[in-house]
Amino acid sequence: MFLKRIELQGFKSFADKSIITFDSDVIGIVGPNGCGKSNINDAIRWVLGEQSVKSLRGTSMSDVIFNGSTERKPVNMAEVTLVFDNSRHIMNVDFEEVEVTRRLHRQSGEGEYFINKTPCRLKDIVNLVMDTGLGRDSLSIISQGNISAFADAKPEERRALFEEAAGVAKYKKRKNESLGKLNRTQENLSRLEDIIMELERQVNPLKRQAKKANIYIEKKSELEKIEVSVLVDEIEKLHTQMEELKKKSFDLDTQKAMHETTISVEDNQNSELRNEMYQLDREITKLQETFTKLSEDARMLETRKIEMDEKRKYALEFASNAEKAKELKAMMEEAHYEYEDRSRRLQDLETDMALRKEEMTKCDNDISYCLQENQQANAILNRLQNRKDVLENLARQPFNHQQAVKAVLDANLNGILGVVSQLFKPQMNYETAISNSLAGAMYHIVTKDEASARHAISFLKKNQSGRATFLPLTVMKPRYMNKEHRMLAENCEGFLGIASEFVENEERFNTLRDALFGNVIVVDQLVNANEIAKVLRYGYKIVTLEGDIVNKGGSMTGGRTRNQATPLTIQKELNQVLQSLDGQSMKVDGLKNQLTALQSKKERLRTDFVQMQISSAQLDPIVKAKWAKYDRLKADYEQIAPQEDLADSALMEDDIVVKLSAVHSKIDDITSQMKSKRERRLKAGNEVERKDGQIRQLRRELNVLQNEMREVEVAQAKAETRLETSMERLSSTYEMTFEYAQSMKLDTDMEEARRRVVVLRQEIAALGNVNLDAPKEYEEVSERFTFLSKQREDLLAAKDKILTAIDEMDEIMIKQFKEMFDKINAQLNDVFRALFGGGKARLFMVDPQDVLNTGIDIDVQPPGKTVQNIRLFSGGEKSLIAICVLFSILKARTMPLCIFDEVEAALDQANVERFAKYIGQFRGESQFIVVTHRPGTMAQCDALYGVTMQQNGVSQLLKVKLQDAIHMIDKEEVSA
Ligand SMILES: Nc1ncnc2c1ncn2[C@@H]1O[C@H](COP(=O)(O)OP(=O)(O)OP(=O)(O)O)[C@@H](O)[C@H]1O
Repeated sequence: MFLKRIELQGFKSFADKSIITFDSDVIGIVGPNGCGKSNINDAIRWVLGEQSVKSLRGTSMSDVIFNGSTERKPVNMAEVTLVFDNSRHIMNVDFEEVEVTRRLHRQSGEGEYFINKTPCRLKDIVNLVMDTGLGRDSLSIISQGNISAFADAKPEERRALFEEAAGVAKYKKRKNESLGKLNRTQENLSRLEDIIMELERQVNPLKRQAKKANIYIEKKSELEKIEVSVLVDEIEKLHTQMEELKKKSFDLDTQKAMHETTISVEDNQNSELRNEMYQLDREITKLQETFTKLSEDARMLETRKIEMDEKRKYALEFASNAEKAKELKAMMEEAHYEYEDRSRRLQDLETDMALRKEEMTKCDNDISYCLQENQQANAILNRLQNRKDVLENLARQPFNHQQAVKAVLDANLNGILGVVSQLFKPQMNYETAISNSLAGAMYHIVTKDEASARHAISFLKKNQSGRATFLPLTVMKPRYMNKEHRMLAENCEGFLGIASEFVENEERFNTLRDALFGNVIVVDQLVNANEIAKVLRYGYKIVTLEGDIVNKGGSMTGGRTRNQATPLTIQKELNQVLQSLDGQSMKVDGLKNQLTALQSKKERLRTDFVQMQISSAQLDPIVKAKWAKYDRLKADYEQIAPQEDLADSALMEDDIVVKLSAVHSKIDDITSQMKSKRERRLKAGNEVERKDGQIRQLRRELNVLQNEMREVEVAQAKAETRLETSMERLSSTYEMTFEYAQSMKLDTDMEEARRRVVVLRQEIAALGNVNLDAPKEYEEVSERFTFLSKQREDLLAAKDKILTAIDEMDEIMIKQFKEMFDKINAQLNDVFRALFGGGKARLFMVDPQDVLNTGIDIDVQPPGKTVQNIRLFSGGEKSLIAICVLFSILKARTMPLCIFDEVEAALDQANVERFAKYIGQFRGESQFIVVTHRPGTMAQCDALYGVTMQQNGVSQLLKVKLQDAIHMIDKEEVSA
C-alpha cells in the first residue's frame, strides 16, 4: 500500500475537509452519478502536478475550488494532500512518509506547493513522482475514456502508453528539452553565423578604410603643421607687400602732388607770360606810335634841311668870301657830322646783318631737323591711323569673315540671343586669355532653346549660308572646378583664378558662362601653367595671360599671329591704338608748331636781313655821298680860307643836322627797342607754347600716375582680401591667432614647405572619400568579430555535446522501449487468454526500423474468431482488449499505485468479474483505487468508500460495506 491518505478541503464538490485513509491494496470508490467520485481522481492528479484545466474538466484553474451550492457559500481555497508510504523508497527521497500538498487561492489565483509541509516548486513535485510511474500523464491513472480511446487511437498515439511503461518519458522529455536547446542553439548559431558573416563582410573593407583614414589623419596633421607655417609666412609676406604698397602709394601721392604743383606753377607762369605778352604788345604799339612820330619829325627836319641847303646855296652865290667861308665851314661840319653818323649806322647795320646771317643758318638747321622728325612722326601716325581704321571696321562688323554667323544675325531670326563674343566682355588685361581659351567657340551662336537652333540651322541650309554652332541656353550645363582642386591651384604660383571670374555678362547668361569658362584656369605665364596642370593631373584647361594654353590631358597650344585681333580683343587693341594715336598726334602737332615757329622765325630773319641789305645798299652811297660832299665843301673852303683852322668849329645842338641825327638815333633806338620787345614777345609766346606742351606732358604723366595709383589700390585691396582669407583660415580652420601661429612657425625653407603642402594636398585628394570613423569602427567590429567567433566555437561545442547527449538518450530509449515492449508483448497473450477465455493477441511495431517513433498496433484473435484489427471489435471487446494491454503492462512493469475510474463500465457481468479478479493478482505489488459502479468489481475490493451528497452539492465520504455500496448505486447500474 503506497498511498496512505487523501485529505481534501474545498476541492470541487468536497467543500468540507474529507480524509480518505487507505489501509488495503484494492480500494473501491462507489457512489451515485455526480456525487463526486471522479473528483477524487482529479484531486490526486491535481496534487501530482496536473496543469491542464481541460483534463481537470474545468475552464479555469479556479474551477477546482468549491464554488458553492444552493445551501453553501463558495470557499476561497482548495487544498489537497496526498500522504505516501515511502518505506520502500519508491520516491527517491530519504523520508519514510512523504506528504505532498497543493493549494490554490481563489482571490489571488496563486498556487502553493509543499512536500512534507515545506513549500516547494511544482517542478519539485513533478520530479519527485516522475520515476515512480505516477506522473501527470501516467498510465497509473486510467479512466473509462482512456480505455475506450485506446482501441480507436492511431498506432502513433498508442505509443505513448508504452513509452510511459518503458520509463522513457523522462528521456523523451529530456530529449525534447535537448532538442529545444539544440534548436535554440542552432538558432543562436545561425543568427551568430549571419552576424559573423556580416561582420566578415564589413571587417576587410573597414580595415582598408581604417588604414586609409589613418594615412589621411597622418597626412592631414602634417599638412596642418606645415600649412600653418605657410599661412604665417604668407601673412608676413602680405604684411610686407602691404607696407611696400603703402609706401608706393605714398610716393605716387607725392609725385602726383609734385606734378600738380608744377602744373599749377607752370600755369601761373604762363599767365604771367601772357600778361607780359599783352604788356609788350601795348609797349610795341606805343613804340610804333613814337616811331611814326619820329619818322614824321625826321621827314620834317629833312625838308627843313633841304630848304636850308637851298638857302645856303643861294647865299653862297651872293655872299662875301668871309661869309662864304663861314657858311662853307658850317656846311662842311654838317657834312662831316652826317658822314660819321651814316658811317656808324652802316657799320651797325653790317654787324647786325652778320648776326642775322648766323641766326638764319641755325634756324635752317633747326628746320631741317624738325622736318625730319616730323616726317618720321607722320609715318607712325599714318600707320596708327590705318590700324585704327581696320580695327574700327572690325568692331563695326566683327563677323565679316564668319559667313554663317553674319547670315544668322542679319536674318534677325527668332530666339537668337547673340554670339558668345558679344555676350561676354573680358575684364581689362584678360582679353587675350579669354579669347584664346574660347578659340572657335567665340563665334558660337547662343539661342533661346533647341527649337530656335534647329530653325536657324534650317535657315542656313536653305540659303546655303555656311555652317555654325549653336548653344541652346536651355540645355547648357554649368561646369565647376572641384573645391579641393581649387585649393591646390590657389597654393600654386601664378594662379589668377577661374576664367568665369574674369568676364562680365548679363545674369541670364550665368549658366552659359559657367559652361564655357567654369573649368578654365587662368594663370600668369606658361611655366606656371605647366606646373599647375601637373598638380591637377592634367584635368583642366589652363590659359595664360598671353593666351598660351595647356589643354586638358597636357597638350599645349601657343604662339602668335601677325594680326590676331578677335572680336574679344579688338576693343583692347583699339583702345591701345587710340591712346598711341593721341600721343602721336600730339607729337606731330608739336613738331608742326615748332616747324611753323621756326619757319616764321626764318622768314622774319630773312625779311629783317633783306631790309638790312636794302638799308645797307641805301646807306652805302649816302655815306659815300656825304664824304664826297664833305670833301667838296672842304676843297671849296680851303680855296677861300686856306689858313683857317678847322678844328675850332663845333655844331650846335639846335643845328638841323644834329637834330636830324638825334631823331635818327631815336628812331634807331625805338626800332631796336621794338625789335627787342618783339623778340621778347616771341620768346614769351614760345615759352608759353613750350610750357603748354610741358603742362600737357605733365598731365599725361599725371594720368599715368593716377593709373598706377589705381593699380596700387587694386593690389592693396587684393592683398588685403588675401590677408583676410589667410587670417580667417588660420582662425576658423586652426583656431589660432596670428601671434600664436607665428610662435609655431617652423624654421624651414618656405618654398619647400609650399611644395610639400601642394604634394600633401594632392596625396590627400588622391585618397578620395575618407571615413574618419573607420579606425574606431574597425576596432569595434573586429573586437565583436573575435568575441562572436569565440561564442560560435562555444556554441558549436555545446551543440556537439547536446547531439551526443541526444544520441545517448536515443540509445537508452530504444533499448528500454524495446525491452519493455517485448516484456509487455510476452505478457499479453497470457493476460488475453485469461480475460477472454482463450484466443491470442500480439503487439507489433508498425515500423520496427524506427523504434523511436514507430506506432504500436495490436493483432487480436478472440476465441472462435479470426485475427482482426482492434478497431473492428465491439465497444466491450475494445475495452477488454485495452484492459488486457493495461494488465500486461502492469505485469511487465510494477506500478505502486493504479487508479481506475470506471474502466470496466463497458464490460458485461462475466467480464467484469474476470477483470475484478485479475486485479487481485497484483495484490502485494500494486495498490488499486477503483472508482466503480459495478458490484462485480466492488465484490473484489478489500475496502469500499462511498461518496454521497447528503447536503446538496457537497460530497462526503464514508467507509461502506459491500451491501451498502451496492445500494448506493443506481438501480439502473445494478441491473447493468
Ligand atoms: N468547483 C466545484 N464546486 C462544487 N461542485 C463541483 C465543483 N466541480 C464539480 N462539482 C460537482 O461535482 C460533481 C461531479 O462529480 P464527479 O464527476 O466526481 O461525479 P461522479 O461521482 O464521478 O459521477 P459519475 O458516476 O456520473 O461519473 C457535479 O455534481 C459537480 O456539480
